Amino acid sequence: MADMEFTYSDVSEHNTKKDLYIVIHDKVYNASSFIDEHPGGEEVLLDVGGQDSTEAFEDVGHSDEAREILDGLLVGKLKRKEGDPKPKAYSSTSTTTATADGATSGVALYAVILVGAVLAFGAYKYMGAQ
Ligand code: HEM
Repeated sequence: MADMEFTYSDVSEHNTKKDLYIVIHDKVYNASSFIDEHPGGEEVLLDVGGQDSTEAFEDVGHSDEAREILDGLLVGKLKRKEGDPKPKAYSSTSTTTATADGATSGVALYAVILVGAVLAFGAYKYMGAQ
């Protein structure tokens, strides 16, 4: 059953509480059996029913336990067709990019300070030799 492939329009037909498919990381999950137990409430799951909820799911920072539950709800994978909405950017990716940028400018700042120190030391030595 988990080998089944769904197109985006197949998934979008399952958007009611009793029949609720959601897409996370291009996999299709049937959340209807879990919706009443969801600690985050049924409203949020209904909101993303029949859609790609990767971003919403990752934004919450769900635990490993939540991911295990998710594995049990797997019904298949998403088959993307041309014109389908693109997978949404995962917040973790953008955070990583931001951190990388920060790290780069940090290193650049270090380099500037280091070069300055070397020059100052060189000038000091030069003056001492005179
Ligand atoms: C079928 C998919 C999902 C499963 C299996 C799931 C499972 C869980 C579990 C087990 C928790 C408890 C905390 C944890 O272990 O991380 C949780 C909390 C939560 N979930 Fe989900 N979740 C799903 C989808 C979503 C989506 C799509 C959203 C948002 C649109 C969402 C929003 C939340 C929120 C806000 C909490 C925090 C509740 C609180 O601590 O008060 N969940 N979820």
